[in-house]
Amino acid sequence: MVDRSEPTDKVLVIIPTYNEAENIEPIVTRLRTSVPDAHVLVADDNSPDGTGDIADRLHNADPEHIHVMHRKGKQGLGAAYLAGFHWGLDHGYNVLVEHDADGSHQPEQLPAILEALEDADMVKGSRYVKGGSVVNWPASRLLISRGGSLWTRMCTGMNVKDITGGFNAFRASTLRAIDLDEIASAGYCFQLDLAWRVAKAGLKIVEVPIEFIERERGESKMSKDIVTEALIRTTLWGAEFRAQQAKGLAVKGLEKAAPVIKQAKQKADKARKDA
Ligand SMILES: Nc1nc2c(ncn2[C@@H]2O[C@H](COP(=O)(O)OP(=O)(O)O[C@H]3O[C@H](CO)[C@@H](O)[C@H](O)[C@@H]3O)[C@@H](O)[C@H]2O)c(=O)[nH]1
Repeated sequence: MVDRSEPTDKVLVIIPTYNEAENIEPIVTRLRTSVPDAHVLVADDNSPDGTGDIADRLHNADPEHIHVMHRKGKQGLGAAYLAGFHWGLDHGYNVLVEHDADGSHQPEQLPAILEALEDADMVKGSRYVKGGSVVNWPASRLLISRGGSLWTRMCTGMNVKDITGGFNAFRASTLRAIDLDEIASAGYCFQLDLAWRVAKAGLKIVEVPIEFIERERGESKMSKDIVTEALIRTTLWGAEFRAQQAKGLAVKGLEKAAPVIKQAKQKADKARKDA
């Protein structure tokens, strides 16, 4: 179980990057201003546009707060976050945050997310709760995102409005309570996978409203493969969830029937003896 009395003073913000040369410096600067005590880890997949070199320069200017992980090549957002989580857990951080590089997530909203984590095991920055919003997304993208959240909610029974969202904070103990090494989701499905595992472990997820602003520079890495992966995995989780539900109902039914069966057996034994 997660111990919520554990301190939450060592915060690591992980930023996965692939071709974010125009975005990485402004976002790291804003993060450092918004939460000055937090450390930042840039997990770069050997971006051809030189994002990794810019991150190195930021690290050299502030080696205490800014760290860089250079990975071999593009292996997906999920793999970058997993490597970042392991690094953070190994280095003694007690809060780990997921944050996009492209300016969609507002670092100024991180303090509210961290505050909510005081009474939660995972906090999701949410576009789809009261007070949350999406700015400048085309209707088609909004439909995929909202539809994906709705579909996942229907499949898994999870009570989370913005399941696909990528601005999330976890206690270190939450990440230790779920088996990170079992996660195979590579694309944005990683976000659904994490929330699904945290919910399955019976841990508390709280949503905090955020404003999500479509990037102004660079390109989204959204693709058909990402959507397909999410559809396949959520459908499989749905089957697992239904099987668990059916098992739970069967166990409840048996528990209810047990005294009746016992009584009937006792009556039958008595009748046999009397006869
Ligand atoms: N290291 C690494 N980083 C990656 C990779 N693919 C994407 N990223 C990084 O992951 C972040 C998000 O990627 P985008 O491509 O900008 O995502 P988006 O379209 O704005 O995604 C939105 O939807 C996703 C799915 O719902 C969300 O997960 C995400 O937070 C955001 O809300 C960016 O910092 C991007 O550089 C990869 O293969 N490797």
